[in-house]
Amino acid sequence: MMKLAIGNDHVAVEMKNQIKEYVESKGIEVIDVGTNSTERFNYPISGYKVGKLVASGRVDGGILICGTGIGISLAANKVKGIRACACSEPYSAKLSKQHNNSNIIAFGARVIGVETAKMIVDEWLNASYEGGRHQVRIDMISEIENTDRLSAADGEQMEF
Ligand SMILES: O=C[C@H](O)[C@H](O)[C@H](O)COP(=O)(O)O
Repeated sequence: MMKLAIGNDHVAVEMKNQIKEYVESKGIEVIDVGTNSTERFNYPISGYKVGKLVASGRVDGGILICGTGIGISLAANKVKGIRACACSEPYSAKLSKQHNNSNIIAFGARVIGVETAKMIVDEWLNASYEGGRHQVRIDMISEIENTDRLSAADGEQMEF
């Protein structure tokens, strides 16, 4: 059974519950680490928790929702191995998986409605990473993450 983690801040409680129910209706298990209170909640907490669950392999992917999807994805992207993509429409969500091998999808409860959010989740869940030429670029992103350096095509280290 597929397992996803979901997280949110105070802005996105209602959308989180709607998306959680939608995903569960597809037979996917959802671990909810977000807040259920509309009291101000600092989104890095949810970004970090979902990021760690995904990066450690305890879940197969993650969904993050804040006001814009931006802050919460920025936080998740600080966890090693995370590629969290904030998307406001389904095309980018699909390509984020096919080309960028996104392991977390994020969106904003102040930006899109729940039906668009469901379409984003569907496209992201149904897409597959294509590998091939894209793996070279993912490897480059990982090199920056792991070494704070990036090798040029000729093997030289870039100096910046
Ligand atoms: O990227 C950040 C998110 O959009 C937050 O949901 C937002 O900054 C929260 O704003 P406020 O504290 O004014 O509700």
